Amino acid sequence: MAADPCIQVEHVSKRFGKKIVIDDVSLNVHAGEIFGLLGPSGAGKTTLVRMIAGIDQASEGAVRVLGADMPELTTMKRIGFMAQSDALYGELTALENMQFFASIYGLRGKKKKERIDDMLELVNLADDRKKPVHQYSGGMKRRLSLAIALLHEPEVLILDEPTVGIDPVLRQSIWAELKQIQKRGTAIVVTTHIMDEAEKCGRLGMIRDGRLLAVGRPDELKSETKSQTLEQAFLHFGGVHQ
Ligand SMILES: Nc1ncnc2c1ncn2[C@@H]1O[C@H](COP(=O)(O)OP(=O)(O)OP(=O)(O)O)[C@@H](O)[C@H]1O
Repeated sequence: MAADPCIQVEHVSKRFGKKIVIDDVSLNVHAGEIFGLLGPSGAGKTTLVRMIAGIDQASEGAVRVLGADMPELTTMKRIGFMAQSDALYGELTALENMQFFASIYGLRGKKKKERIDDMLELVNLADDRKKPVHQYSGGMKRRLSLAIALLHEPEVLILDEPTVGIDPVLRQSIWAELKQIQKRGTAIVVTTHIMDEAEKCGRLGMIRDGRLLAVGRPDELKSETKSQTLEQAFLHFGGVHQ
């Protein structure tokens, strides 16, 4: 029998006032899977991943992560979350930011130093680690946020548009690392509106106006709609027939 999914979203809706932002969404993500949430701006991707990360609560339905009903504090520590807006301390250097978050995650001593060094290397910030973060560019802040989300080797990794403002070369190396992390059995959710990135995901959820239009492997979604590209498939599922 297959193991339980790491992430279970069951009939989840989210309302802000009278506005329904997520409308009856259900999906599962398994260990060792990269699940992409693809959709235009305002589709509800951030709202959905914030509920999975336990930062927001669903108005209806259930979100379960690693067997726990979210939000749940102990489970949140097993999740790496990279938000769209960077939660960094501008006055501190990159290294000090890393040290701060590493301590919160419970990393100590040699392990802490090793993880910080490795992650700074991964995101190509080792040479800038002593610069205060307020002097960083937008792309550098994104890279630092990613390094922080990966610090404690979380079992579930949630990345909200991780490669915005990151150049194509580094984007490739970040995707290569995500594939490595996936191989270790981590469940990864990544939001994007970049079709090229969506192609790299094992499965995709296409989301628009808070509704999940379709879920499947990129090749399945294309063949099901007789589309050459994911963009065409998306339009098809969204009811636009060319
Ligand atoms: N706290 C809030 N209060 C009211 N409305 C909100 C709140 N957060 C999000 N929304 C609304 O929910 C909708 C979905 O927003 P969300 O940020 O989840 O979309 P998104 O797909 O992540 O978009 P983007 O790619 O631009 O980040 C938008 O219409 C947004 O205005």
